[in-house]
Amino acid sequence: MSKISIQDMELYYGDFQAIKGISMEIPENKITAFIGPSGCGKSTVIKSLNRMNDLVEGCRITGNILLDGVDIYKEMDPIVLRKRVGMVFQKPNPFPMSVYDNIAFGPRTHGVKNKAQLDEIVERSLRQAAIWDEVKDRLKKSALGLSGGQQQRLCIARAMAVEPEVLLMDEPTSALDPISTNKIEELASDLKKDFTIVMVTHNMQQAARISDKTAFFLLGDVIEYNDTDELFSNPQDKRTEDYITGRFG
Ligand SMILES: Nc1ncnc2c1ncn2[C@@H]1O[C@H](COP(=O)(O)OP(=O)(O)OP(=O)(O)O)[C@@H](O)[C@H]1O
Repeated sequence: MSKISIQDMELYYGDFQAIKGISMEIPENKITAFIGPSGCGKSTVIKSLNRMNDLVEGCRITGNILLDGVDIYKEMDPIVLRKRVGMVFQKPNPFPMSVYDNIAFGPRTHGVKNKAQLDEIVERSLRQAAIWDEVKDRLKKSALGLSGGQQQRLCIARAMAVEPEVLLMDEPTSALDPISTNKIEELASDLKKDFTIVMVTHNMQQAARISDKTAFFLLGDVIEYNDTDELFSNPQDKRTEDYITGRFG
């Protein structure tokens, strides 16, 4: 069964229809990439998967989005949903507090108070995000002192600390240098054994390198959604072909 099922989803910002009736099955323990030119709706859809759009005034969604078969808009509390579906943003956004407190923040919010238990969660999450060795001697120092690439891995660790099932990444490497980008890509490939990952990327090579499935968005529609190898080697739609060969975008 799919981890996430998007069924005939339309989304409006006021009168403007940003998403025009898309359907997509997102498989478990795989990386699914959203590609397409600027403004075509990739971020809008990824944000809908943990109801971040609830915060946008005038935003209205029709259709269904299911997580493990349960409708996330009609049958699930958003707090529960966001624990199960974590998110990492384009710009690393650590909280202005220590490395330790950044990671412990989510678990504390969900009621974990025991110090030993928090210590364990902090270490596990930082190890999972492949940043433990770099920060283990500075856990009590401000997270703002880390490099951009380290901050992004910290944010991934923070997302994982509440043990989500799905990790949403909205252009997670667009603000990073190539070496940090490479680390995040390796990390994502490694994490998919434990998590379902959905990633928006402007970088087609990145989608081709690390994703299992790719959806090509254009003007609020999904034009083509297929296994990544197939989509890049044998696009079925002329518009996909034009985009991946760099003819527009
Ligand atoms: N809060 C909002 N209110 C009104 N319109 C919005 C809002 N957010 C996005 N839009 C519009 O919805 C459309 C889709 O935007 P979205 O950010 O999802 O695209 P995108 O493919 O992620 O683009 P980019 O790659 O530039 O981030 C755009 O036309 C955008 O202007």
